[in-house]
Amino acid sequence: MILDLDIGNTLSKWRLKDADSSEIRSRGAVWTREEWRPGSDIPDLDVVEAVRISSVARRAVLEETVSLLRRRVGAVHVARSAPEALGVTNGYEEPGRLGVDRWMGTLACYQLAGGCCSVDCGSAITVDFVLPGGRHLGGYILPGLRLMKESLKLGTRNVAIDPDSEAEELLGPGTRTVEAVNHGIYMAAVSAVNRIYSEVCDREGVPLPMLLTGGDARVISRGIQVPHAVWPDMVYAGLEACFPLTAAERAGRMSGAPRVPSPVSLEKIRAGLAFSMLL
Ligand SMILES: Nc1ncnc2c1ncn2[C@@H]1O[C@H](COP(=O)(O)OP(=O)(O)O)[C@@H](O)[C@H]1O
Ligand SMILES: CC(C)(COP(=O)(O)O)[C@@H](O)C(=O)NCCC(=O)O
Ligand SMILES: [K+]
Repeated sequence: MILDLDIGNTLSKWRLKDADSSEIRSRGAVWTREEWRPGSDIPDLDVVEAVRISSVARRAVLEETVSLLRRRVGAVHVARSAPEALGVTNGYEEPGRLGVDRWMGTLACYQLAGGCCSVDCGSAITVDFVLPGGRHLGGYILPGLRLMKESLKLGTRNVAIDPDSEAEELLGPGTRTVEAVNHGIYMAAVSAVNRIYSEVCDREGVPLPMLLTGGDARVISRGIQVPHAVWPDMVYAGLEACFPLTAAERAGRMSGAPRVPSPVSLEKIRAGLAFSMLL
């Protein structure tokens, strides 16, 4: 079995993948602050022959996790942001400082779709762009839904936005505090993503397919106006592409990859942008 780990600021996600069949056998998540307890929080390491890790947690958390795993597992691969990988050149002035989850997600999107806009809706919402040809432009970081909610300190912290609620419902004025906060932060997040996408496509003169991942991807997706797809395993797919271990991975197939959404025309994107500026 292969153990894949995606350690974020809120949740540490894991999944077990069969090295022979490439099937995902099980998956789960634990709060990042907690200590790892193999066998209860995460699967028993006895069945694991290789581990792949993407981590944006504090360095100490990563070091501890890696040293625990190295004692038990033959191969431990830790992803790092690099100046160039898989045909993509990192747009950061200091490439190593780009969050490795962003780098993994962006590499996976580029493998799948060529030029792309990759959006990760987790503790932070990050929006990254790669042009056809592989130039990563850099991106945007804004607080995630939960962080925005916490920053208001209005006692709404534990009320998550229902991922099944309709966008129209979430975009209207709230008539209770919890609702006003939920609708306010939802509006902030989706307007930002919609606007960022249009601005960058306009500047670069190219419409790009958009892919979304992260704990809040489903709910954010409802408020995104342009064609896009949700890819829950996008960060894991970056690990597969960087450290291919199974036959399917070596052949370039990434688990759970959605159909690539065809973007609308540049003219339509520009018309939308012009319209929002007139208002
Ligand atoms: N069951 C859940 N538990 C915790 N957070 C959740 C849950 N469902 C949705 N979320 C949202 O997902 C976010 C965490 O998403 P995730 O992509 O795992 O973030 P990170 O990678 O930063 O840890 C939280 O900030 C919260 O808004
Ligand atoms: C921006 C992030 C905090 C997002 O983390 P997440 O929400 O996935 O936990 C993470 O990618 C990070 O720590 N990045 C380093 C700074 C940067 O990317 O510029
Ligand atoms: K994120």
